[in-house]
Amino acid sequence: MKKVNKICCIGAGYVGGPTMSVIASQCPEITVTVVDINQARIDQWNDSDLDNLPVYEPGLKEIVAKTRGKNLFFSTEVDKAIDEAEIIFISVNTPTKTYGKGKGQAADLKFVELCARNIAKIAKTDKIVVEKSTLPVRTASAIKSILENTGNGVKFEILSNPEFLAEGTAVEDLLQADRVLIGGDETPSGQEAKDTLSSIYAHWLPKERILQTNVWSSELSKLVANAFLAQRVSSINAISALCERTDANVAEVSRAIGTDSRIGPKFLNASVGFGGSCFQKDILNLVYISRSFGLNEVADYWEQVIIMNDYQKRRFAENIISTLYNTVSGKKIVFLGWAFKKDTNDTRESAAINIADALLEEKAEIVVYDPKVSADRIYADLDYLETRSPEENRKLLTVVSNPMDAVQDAHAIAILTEWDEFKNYDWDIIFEKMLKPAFVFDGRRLLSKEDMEAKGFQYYKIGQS
Ligand SMILES: NC(=O)c1ccc[n+]([C@@H]2O[C@H](COP(=O)([O-])OP(=O)(O)OC[C@H]3O[C@@H](n4cnc5c(N)ncnc54)[C@H](O)[C@@H]3O)[C@@H](O)[C@H]2O)c1
Ligand SMILES: O=c1ccn([C@@H]2O[C@H](COP(=O)(O)OP(=O)(O)O[C@H]3O[C@H](CO)[C@@H](O)[C@H](O)[C@H]3O)[C@@H](O)[C@H]2O)c(=O)[nH]1
Repeated sequence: MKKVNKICCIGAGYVGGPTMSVIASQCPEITVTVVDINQARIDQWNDSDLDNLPVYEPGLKEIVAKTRGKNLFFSTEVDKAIDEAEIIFISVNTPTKTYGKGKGQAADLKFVELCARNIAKIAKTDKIVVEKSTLPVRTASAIKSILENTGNGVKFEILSNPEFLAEGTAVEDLLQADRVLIGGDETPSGQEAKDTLSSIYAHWLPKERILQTNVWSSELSKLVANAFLAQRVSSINAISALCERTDANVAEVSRAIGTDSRIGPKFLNASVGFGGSCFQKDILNLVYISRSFGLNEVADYWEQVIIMNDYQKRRFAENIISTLYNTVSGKKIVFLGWAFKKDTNDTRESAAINIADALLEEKAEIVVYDPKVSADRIYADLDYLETRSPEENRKLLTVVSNPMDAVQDAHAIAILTEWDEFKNYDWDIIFEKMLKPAFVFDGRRLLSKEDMEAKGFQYYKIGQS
């Protein structure tokens, strides 16, 4: 096992930033440098006002405050950081391909490959290269081939160390990880590299939570973990539709099945549909890989998780339209929440985007309030769909910073993110301000049906008739 003095992480995003901040805080003897080609993002990480960090995560700014400038650095000097580090984490984005072979399903590995080529060019001493990004199984061999063909005599060990943190709880997930997974070659030098990386996590995690596997198992396990989690959400969402047609209540069904210790209670909250940058992308990737091996039944099985999620989002939007007397044209609908879950400013694949798009197609007037998401982000999300012109998006949808102003004369409210503050609003005042009948469509099951109906609302809660 080698002694580690310097670590570099390429990619200062939702994973690179929090992960390296936690490593720096737990390993004061190691210098951690996080690099990115995006100057604006690095400037935000270095901003003296910690409320301007590019990633919002509970507990993150406190950790950055303690470590930044001591053993944690954010920089755009990618080559220098690669040169100096003994361990290099690759934590760049791996989005779904939007072009060419595998378009719409396969992972786009161009950013990862660029990193590998850059490391090959710069490195003058032996390095451990760690795949932190989520990558399709067998990517390590591609990285290895790029690195080993440089001819400069440098020895590289490639490890897969996928990240399991969830946004909104990233710091806690990193500090109390259920497990850390490290995959590497089953050779003496591969074992040494795995032990070296394990020794970093062992600063704060018990040894039994640090799992070592071969590199392919590690890469595949990341995709499979997300597929299983998303499958649970789609499963309970499928049942939520059934509950709405019967007198069953999806929360009672979740509790009833979740108390079976073989099933367990987590990830059984019915919702407007899962979002986030990972679930859909990683399942599509699994589907693509399965199909590329001719395993069509396997591919179809996992694809159904996404089909069900799309159905859930569509169902929610269609219910708003049909409940509002089959027309939302010119009607003011307030969105509470735009982020894909609470406690994050991330909106990637958020259900709110598709639901807004469907309602805008029907000429609704949408007013959005989210405590952490900027107007620029919301418009960028909508413009990206290219359903209508950016001008029209700005004409039909407005973003406000005070939810109480938004609800004045509103026809309906749709709750799309489970922010805690929504529970504490004075819903009596909201009722007074709205047009009657005052409709609330709760896509997060945040409020009590009895209370809301007692206040006079026409209240629809996902998974409850
Ligand atoms: N977001 C999550 O919660 C999460 C959790 C686990 C795993 N992952 C995986 O981790 C990876 C990163 O995800 P993220 O959410 O942090 O992405 P992100 O888009 O927030 O950050 C990626 C960063 O990499 C930078 N980058 C791209 N190419 C670069 C290059 N050649 N050199 C330097 N910087 C470069 C980008 O500028 C960007 O800032 C993905 O593979 C994702 O699937 C994400
Ligand atoms: O019972 C549930 C649980 C989650 N969700 C939704 O599912 C999505 C994903 O939630 P969550 O998994 O908590 O957040 P992510 O940050 O997307 O984290 C997932 O994706 C990461 C990226 O790969 C992994 O590292 C994490 O382990 C994995 O939980 C969100 O829209 C949630 O609202 C539900 O609707 N019901």
